[in-house]
Amino acid sequence: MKVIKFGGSSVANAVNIKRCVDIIKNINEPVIVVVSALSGVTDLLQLAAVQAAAHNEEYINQFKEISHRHLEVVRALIPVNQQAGILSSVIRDLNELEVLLQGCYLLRELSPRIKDLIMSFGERLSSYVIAEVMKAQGEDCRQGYSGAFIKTNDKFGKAAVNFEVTDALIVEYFKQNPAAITIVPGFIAESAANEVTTLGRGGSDYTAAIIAAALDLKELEIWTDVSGIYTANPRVVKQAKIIKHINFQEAMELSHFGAKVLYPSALAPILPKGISLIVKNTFEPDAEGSLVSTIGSTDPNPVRGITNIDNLALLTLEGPGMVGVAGISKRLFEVLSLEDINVIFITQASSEHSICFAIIASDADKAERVINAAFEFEIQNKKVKPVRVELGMSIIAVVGDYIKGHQGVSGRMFSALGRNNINICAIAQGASERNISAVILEKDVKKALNVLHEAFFEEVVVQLNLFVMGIGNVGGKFLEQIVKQHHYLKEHLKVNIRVVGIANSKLMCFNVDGFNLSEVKDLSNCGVPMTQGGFLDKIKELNLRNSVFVDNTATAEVAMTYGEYLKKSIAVVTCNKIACSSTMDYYKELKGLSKKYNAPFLYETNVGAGLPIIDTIKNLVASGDQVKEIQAVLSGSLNFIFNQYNGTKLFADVVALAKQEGYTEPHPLIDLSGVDVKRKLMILMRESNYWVEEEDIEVANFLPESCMEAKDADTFIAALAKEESHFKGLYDAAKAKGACLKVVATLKEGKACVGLQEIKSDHPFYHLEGKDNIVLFFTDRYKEQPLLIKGAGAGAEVTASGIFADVIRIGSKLV
Ligand SMILES: NC(=O)C1=CN([C@@H]2O[C@H](COP(=O)(O)OP(=O)(O)OC[C@H]3O[C@@H](n4cnc5c(N)ncnc54)[C@H](OP(=O)(O)O)[C@@H]3O)[C@@H](O)[C@H]2O)C=CC1
Ligand SMILES: N[C@@H](CC=O)C(=O)O
Repeated sequence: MKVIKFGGSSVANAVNIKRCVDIIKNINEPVIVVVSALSGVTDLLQLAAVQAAAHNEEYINQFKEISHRHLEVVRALIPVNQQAGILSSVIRDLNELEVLLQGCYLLRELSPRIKDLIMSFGERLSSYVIAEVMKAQGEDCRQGYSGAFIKTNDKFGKAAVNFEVTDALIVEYFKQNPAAITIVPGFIAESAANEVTTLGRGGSDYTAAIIAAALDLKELEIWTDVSGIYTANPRVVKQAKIIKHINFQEAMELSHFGAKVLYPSALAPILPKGISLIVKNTFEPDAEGSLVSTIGSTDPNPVRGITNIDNLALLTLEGPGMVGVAGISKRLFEVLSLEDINVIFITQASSEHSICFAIIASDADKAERVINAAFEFEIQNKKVKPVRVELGMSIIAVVGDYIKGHQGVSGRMFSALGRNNINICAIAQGASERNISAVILEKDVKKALNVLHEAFFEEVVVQLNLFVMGIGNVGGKFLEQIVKQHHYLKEHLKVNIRVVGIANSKLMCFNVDGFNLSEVKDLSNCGVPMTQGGFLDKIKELNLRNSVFVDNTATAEVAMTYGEYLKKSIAVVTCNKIACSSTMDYYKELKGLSKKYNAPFLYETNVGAGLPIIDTIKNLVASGDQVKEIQAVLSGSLNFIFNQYNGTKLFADVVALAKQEGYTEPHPLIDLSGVDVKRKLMILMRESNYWVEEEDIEVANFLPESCMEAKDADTFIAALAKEESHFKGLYDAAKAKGACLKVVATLKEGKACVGLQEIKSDHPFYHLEGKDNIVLFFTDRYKEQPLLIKGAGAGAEVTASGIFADVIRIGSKLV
């Protein structure tokens, strides 16, 4: 013998009922099938009853809808020649329902007793119709009536079962009425006086559990519209997976905390009997489903699932008059209980100064009123403050039997939430330690569930959500490298990079599922007009975990927005040097925000493109070393230009070539005026703990005055062409001394300067080729022989790889 139950969605219409019929026909043993009402019918009945009692004729529309739904199923599933009798039975029941509703309408009244009777029609009709469909297909099927064997008290609306009587009646009923298939309405029972009662929310699960327990069966199957109990709500967490095996306590916690697959009370009858529960999907009958048993899973992960309850209010009662005073909580919770307000979550500070609890938001006004009335005396005497009500709250909870005795679960939970800027308003962990719950803002729930799911179930692959601003020379290469390395990173570093936002100076595009980067070269297909505020607002609105803002522009406008990202715990990676070389205050502020909001701020490419220069200083400084002196060639483009220029072609043409190769700034004046090198030297000094502003660095300009005002790259190059003799003169003078030209950045004895120097052949910089950079650090530890870093210091490819390395650094820290 087997008991199975189909929920409302499984029997929603003719197509779905046919699936159920096929499932039932495949069972090779006697089966009791408990059915819910057709999906939505219980709500329609409730609405019709309430409208009728309010003398609102609208109830007739609900009635018509209910009638139509059932008659339609009969017409679709019963052969025409057998329909007449069945239709007239259904119509007889519907007439009875109509009379009841008319009665409510005329009397303007709806007693709990009549309401139960009205509500029972959903399951009464569905069980009748399904039984007739089975019979019409030649099955040995009968319709059972649960009111005949489930006996309750007369608390209409949520009646309590009399198990002593019920258990015996069930055994007797099925002995006396054997059939291969018995279709039983869920949710309905009867009082001792044989009046219809109902079993409350989840009543059909409960009916099935009561029958399975009374018959001492081994297992109970619940068929629904999902393939089992998920590790988190799959509509919110795309990576959620089916929990194959879970124990009852865990399932109870998960279902109490919002996993809508099961109702906790439904599990109660089968629990003491050790009956297993299998959750199956009507729409994917071959899927394994979830097994809920007393033993539970042997999975070493202490967390079994993550769940949430929304639409809550958090109330806080606090004040000095609560400390050490017995009876405050009794008075508080008594007044709530008298008003039938369910308290979902409680936490009290050990100082006893405050009690904080969560209730359904719709009860908040009532709760506020009654609590303030109950503590009126204390409030007037300033011993207690009026209760504080915060709306828009949710509870998230991690659940698992082995959380108890497993160190680090709450640490992992709260650090994952904190890292993603999710504010925790209250925390509770029951003594059972099976559940750690936190109250958060409802707007953060989606992010929180995903973050926690990643932390507990997808540790192996961390997802980074990138928002990339600037897709020019460097930004374009960066996107190409992501495409190329995506698979490798996922496989080997367990980091999944998704680009969710892309912008240039004119347009911005977003795709919450991540762009197919090979298709987004041209933003005009997907973009909306770009504004800095709009870009930031969209990122905030998406509120995705592990968000990273990547700046590949060269503008101050973008550099000045970093603080807003960091404040939202969004990491910032930038190759734009303007932020770190602006005022010392801004530089410090960004560092402070990064620390405060736990949001990485990385800019390795600000000096030496892809060379590990900034990271090296950070390590020197962190290990207690001190940078005393710096000698460096920090401009890739200038090194390239002075290496290439030999007086045979125009200096302006060589600069144009450097630009074309992607070595210069978008406006090469920034390189040739020494500004770029000054910025880099400032950044090196700041990283070495020097307090330095722009005016502290002396720049010896080698450009003629006529080139300094050029507004863009083209006019600048044209201006250079007119000054060829100036550059030829510089070159010839150096050559005459057996020297070459290099723009050198120096820090010595606290004095910093940048300038064009004639470098002799015995100097380590003399042979610096192509677009290379070189940095010599003289430190306390590297006194005579400096620490030397050398290599390509400009170019889109190497710069993009440096940005990529910063992004990976963020991902690797999260893995
Ligand atoms: N080249 C190199 O070797 C190195 C470069 N860098 C840095 O890389 C950065 C980028 O250089 P590069 O790629 O050559 O520059 P590009 O001019 O080629 O690209 C700049 C990108 O930024 C976009 N952009 C400009 N202004 C804005 C704005 N206000 N808002 C949004 N997007 C904007 C541009 O859009 P649009 O096309 O619409 O104008 C373009 O997509 C610079 O800061 C540079 O210092 C750092 C190290 C080495
Ligand atoms: N324009 C820069 C590029 C790197 O920062 C340079 O020439 O070094």
